[in-house]
Amino acid sequence: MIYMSEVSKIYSNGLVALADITVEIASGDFVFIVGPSGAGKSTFIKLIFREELPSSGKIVVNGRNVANMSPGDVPYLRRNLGIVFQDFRLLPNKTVYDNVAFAMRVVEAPRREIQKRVYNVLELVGLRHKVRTYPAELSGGEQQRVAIARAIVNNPAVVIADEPTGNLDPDTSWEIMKVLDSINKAGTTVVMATHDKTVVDGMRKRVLAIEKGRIVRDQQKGVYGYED
Ligand SMILES: Nc1ncnc2c1ncn2[C@@H]1O[C@H](COP(=O)(O)OP(=O)(O)OP(=O)(O)O)[C@@H](O)[C@H]1O
Repeated sequence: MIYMSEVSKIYSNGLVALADITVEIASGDFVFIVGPSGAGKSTFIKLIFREELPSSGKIVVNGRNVANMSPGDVPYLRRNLGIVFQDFRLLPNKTVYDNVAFAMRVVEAPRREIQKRVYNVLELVGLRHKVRTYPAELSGGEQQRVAIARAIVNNPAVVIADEPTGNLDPDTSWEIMKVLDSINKAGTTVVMATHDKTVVDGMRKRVLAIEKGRIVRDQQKGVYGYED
């Protein structure tokens, strides 16, 4: 599903963000990426959706080598990835329905299919009743659930999330984790970078710990392992 072999990322200022990463994430896995601030977690996530290119090494996502993919192929890669960010990134001038439908319109799905699927995913995240609402009228947790609905509307094989609970209180974070867990139980691979000790310790999923750009721990049913 996701395979990295001897991957390094050196930013243009010479900073080594990741060094010699080799890891495999299987289809259906749920993986937390943890580690101190600046360890390389976001860089790891960005390499998967080709927001950043590796300086060396091979990255295979859904059977395709991301490192040498032509720019024209990037949209195809991203169609099979659902991406969720800490700050939700919803379109403020569009309703909940349109925010989610937008991701299907760009892949030119038929209108009727869009309607059916948008209602389905909004049902899944418990927000079907909010279809006509605008993002500013929603709580943070609700906005993040819309962002998750948008991420999964095209039925991606993998959902990657960078600190999705970072702006949310503990109860709301749990709501988000329940949604991600149910998506994972339905077969989607989930890769989530997080600082949220309570979430990681409560979920007991695979944990990859990154420190100074290297994987220092790969633990099944793992724990957060840091004190913050
Ligand atoms: N575009 C960039 N140019 C130069 N250096 C960068 C860039 N992006 C990140 N870095 C550096 O690379 C290192 C890893 O950053 P990254 O954002 O991956 O860490 P992180 O583990 O996600 O941190 P945090 O938990 O604070 O979000 C850091 O030292 C950071 O300053």
